[in-house]
Order: sequence, then C-alpha cells, then structure tokens
Amino acid sequence: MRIDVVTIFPGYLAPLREALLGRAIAAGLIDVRVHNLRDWTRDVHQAVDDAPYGGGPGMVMRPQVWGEALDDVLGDEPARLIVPTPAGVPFTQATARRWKDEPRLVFACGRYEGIDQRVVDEYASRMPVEEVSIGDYVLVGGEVAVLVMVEAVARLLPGVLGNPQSAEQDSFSDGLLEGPAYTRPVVWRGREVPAVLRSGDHGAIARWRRDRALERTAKRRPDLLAALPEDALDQRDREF
Ligand SMILES: Nc1c(O)cccc1[N+](=O)[O-]
Repeated sequence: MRIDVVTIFPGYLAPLREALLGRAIAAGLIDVRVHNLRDWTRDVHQAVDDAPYGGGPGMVMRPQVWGEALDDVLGDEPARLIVPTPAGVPFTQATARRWKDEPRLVFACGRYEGIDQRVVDEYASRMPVEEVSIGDYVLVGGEVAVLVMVEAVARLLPGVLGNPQSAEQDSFSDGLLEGPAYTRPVVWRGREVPAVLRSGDHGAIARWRRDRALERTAKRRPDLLAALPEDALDQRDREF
C-alpha cells in the first residue's frame, strides 16, 4: 500500500516512521510519502489560507494551492482521497478493514476552518473521496487523525503485525469491546488473576472472556451491542 499525506506540518507525521509502522515501511510493506502543501504556493509568504466568504471566525484553506498539490501528488495512479474533518463520517474498525485493500490512500490534512469545499467537490467528481472523523472533539488540524487512521489500517496489512491473529482478536473485530487482560505475577498488591485464566480449560477461558467482553460492551458501549447482527448473540449472551 502506498500512503501519501499532504500537510503544512510534515513533522507531525514523523511518528509514522517509529516502531511497528517504521519497521513495516523499512520492510517495504507500506510506502509512506509526506508532502508539504507550502511547496505548491507561489507567493513570498507561502499563503495557504484566506478569509471565509460570508464572514465568520478563522480562515479557510485556498482551493488553488490544494488543487495544484493534489494534481501533482495524485498523478495518474488510482487512489482514494481521504479528508479528515470533524464534519466527517465516523472512522471505525470497519473503515480500516475496508481501506486495507486499497492500493493507495491519499490524506489531505486541513487546518484552520478547513479546506474550501470545492476541493472535495472537484476530486469527488473523478475519484473516491471520503470526509472522515475520528471523533466528536475539536483538533487543530487533520494530522493527528491521519496518524490514528494510518495505524489502524496499516496494522491490518499482511506482515505488519508479528501475530496476524492479533488483528482478528482485538476489540471490535467481533463487534464487542475487548475484555480485561492479565499477565504475571498471579498476585499483585493483593489482587489475583482470575482462576479460570490459569485453569488450562480453553472452553471455560473462551466463555469467560466472551462474558467479560459482553459485560464491558453492555456497560460502556450499548450502541455496539445494538448494532450487532441478529444471529451474533446466543441466548446466554443476551443475559448481559
Ligand atoms: N475532529 C477533527 C478536527 O477537529 C479537525 C480535523 C479532523 C478531525 N477528525 O478527524 O476528527
């Protein structure tokens, strides 16, 4: 997978080259290219924004500079353009699973009050474009959202995770939150690891883990339970 990120703060994307993702890039599993939007400005001040039509606070990112940047970055290679925005469709594990099969993702990081809408409209007329949100809170720009989304997608790519089963067994893979996890020592500050996890009874362990996942999901994210397909829960599951 090739990933391009267009931003006025390339340094914000440096964490992509650390740890797991850094090793995947070094192994050639992912090709990440970060582009400075200001490289496509033509004025001495390298201006990328201007006052909003209709008035109001803040500034809007100019369509001209974005158009020249995206035309160059996109070239002729097919891609999916993703614009992180608080006004976007929620990004979920299902989104990450859908994107992992894309040959190329291009992220356009907005700042200020966002990017002139005509940029999205222009590229949506010729390619898949998604305006996506990572959550209902206000960030200063899209870069942090790109870090979140790239990590969520990249970890699903073959060879990126040491144990491919991890991607299948983590939270949300079965629509539920992951339950509690424990490791040595057996007792820590008087708190003991649940005996069932030390029983060696794999059936009982699987049941216990599902019960804890159902319990946690019912308490913290009842919306996820409600969204499960009808046949996802058996009679016993419904006791939570
Ligand atoms: N929430 C937010 C923002 O405030 C600015 C850019 C992107 C996002 N987001 O993806 O969620």
